[in-house]
Amino acid sequence: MSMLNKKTVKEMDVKGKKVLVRCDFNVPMDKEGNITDDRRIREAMPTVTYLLDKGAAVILMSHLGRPKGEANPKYSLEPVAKRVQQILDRGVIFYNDEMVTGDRTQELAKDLQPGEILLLQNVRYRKEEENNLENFSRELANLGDIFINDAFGTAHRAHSSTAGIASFLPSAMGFLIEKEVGFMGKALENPEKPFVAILGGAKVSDKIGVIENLLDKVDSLLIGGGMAYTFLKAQGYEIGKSLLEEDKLELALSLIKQAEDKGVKLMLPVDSVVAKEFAADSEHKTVKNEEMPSDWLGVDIGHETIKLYSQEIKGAKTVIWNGPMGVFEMPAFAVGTKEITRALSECGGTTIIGGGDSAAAVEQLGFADNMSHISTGGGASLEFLEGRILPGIAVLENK
Ligand SMILES: Nc1ncnc2c1ncn2[C@@H]1O[C@H](COP(=O)(O)OP(=O)(O)O)[C@@H](O)[C@H]1O
Ligand SMILES: O=C(OP(=O)(O)O)[C@H](O)COP(=O)(O)O
Repeated sequence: MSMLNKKTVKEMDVKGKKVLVRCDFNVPMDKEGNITDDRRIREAMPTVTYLLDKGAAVILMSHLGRPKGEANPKYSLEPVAKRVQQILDRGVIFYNDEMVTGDRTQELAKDLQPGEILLLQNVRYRKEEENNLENFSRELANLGDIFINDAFGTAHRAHSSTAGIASFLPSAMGFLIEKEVGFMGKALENPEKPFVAILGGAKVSDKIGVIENLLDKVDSLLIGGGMAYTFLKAQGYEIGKSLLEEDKLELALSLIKQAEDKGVKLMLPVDSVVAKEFAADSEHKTVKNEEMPSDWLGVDIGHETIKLYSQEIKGAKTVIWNGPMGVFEMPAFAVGTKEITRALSECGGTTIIGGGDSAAAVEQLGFADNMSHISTGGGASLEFLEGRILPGIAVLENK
């Protein structure tokens, strides 16, 4: 089953209807409840403005954090209501309903007029949500006439507001999910070649499914970040105190072998920035794989690796990147990630950044506008790239 053949919001007759839109407004906040990155909110707005322009009333739903089925002011969506209001420059009705779908909310939904927006309280205030229980799915569905899922970041969860609700209403995907599935789906199903994948981040174990799925599709696979050291160790190199997943050594060898068999160019770092300790101000230097000191640890890819990887990226027509090349949160060890970001922004092909830390790194380094697509989902984009069917999309009506 493909996720590319789902109905989109444009195929629904929404005029005069109340449209329930599931968004992923799970945005990072500081201790005072100020939103520190509103990209997920901004990315959801095209669907909302489209619906308002078409004469629909919009009821927005989202979770925020993990309140575990209980009302908790720390996880209130009120700051999100204010931000949506600012971005759209129009009113957003928000009522702090601990039941989410209680009497007052039902009244507000009933009275909602075309062109108006109501944001429900955090759906995870209800314990039924994450268990995808029918009673809560039905309560949500009863508030409106049509269900649009635009919460890509939560599309890998089968919850009441992402999946269950679709049993009770006509349903389709919003523009954000359409965009995410469009970019990543095309890369997986029909990529322009050469197709290069870059995988980094902390752990091999998080990326096994992605590596295995991509090995059947890419021309080259570039590995960096902490996960590279398990591969290097498997090849017999000293890796000092670098990250190691002892139980993945054999798997690493098997993946290298699979790449060979499939004619995929699997590249590993040839040099690293090593630090004496895991600290931003640690003494550090660049060494070749053969020169790794036994009591230091690898924190970034080295210059030579940057050069080789950049050359490989240069001719690519499609690039998918998930996971930073080093400990980019510490400026001294962000060079590899930054240079790879630069190579992507200059390559001229379609560049797709997985969510999570890679997206954060690209934004932090100021290259966000140069990428074709930055996913709004971390876990969801990984599962998508693993070739798994995302339940929040699977439940939607087919074209
Ligand atoms: N060489 C390394 N040693 C330790 N941690 C690393 C190394 N390279 C990258 N990391 C860390 O990996 C984390 C990101 O990994 P991960 O969560 O797998 O990425 P993503 O969220 O993009 O999938 C970052 O916090 C980064 O500091
Ligand atoms: O932020 C999210 O996931 P992500 O950090 O993997 O992108 C989503 O909102 C899903 O949240 P969840 O992992 O609590 O279900």
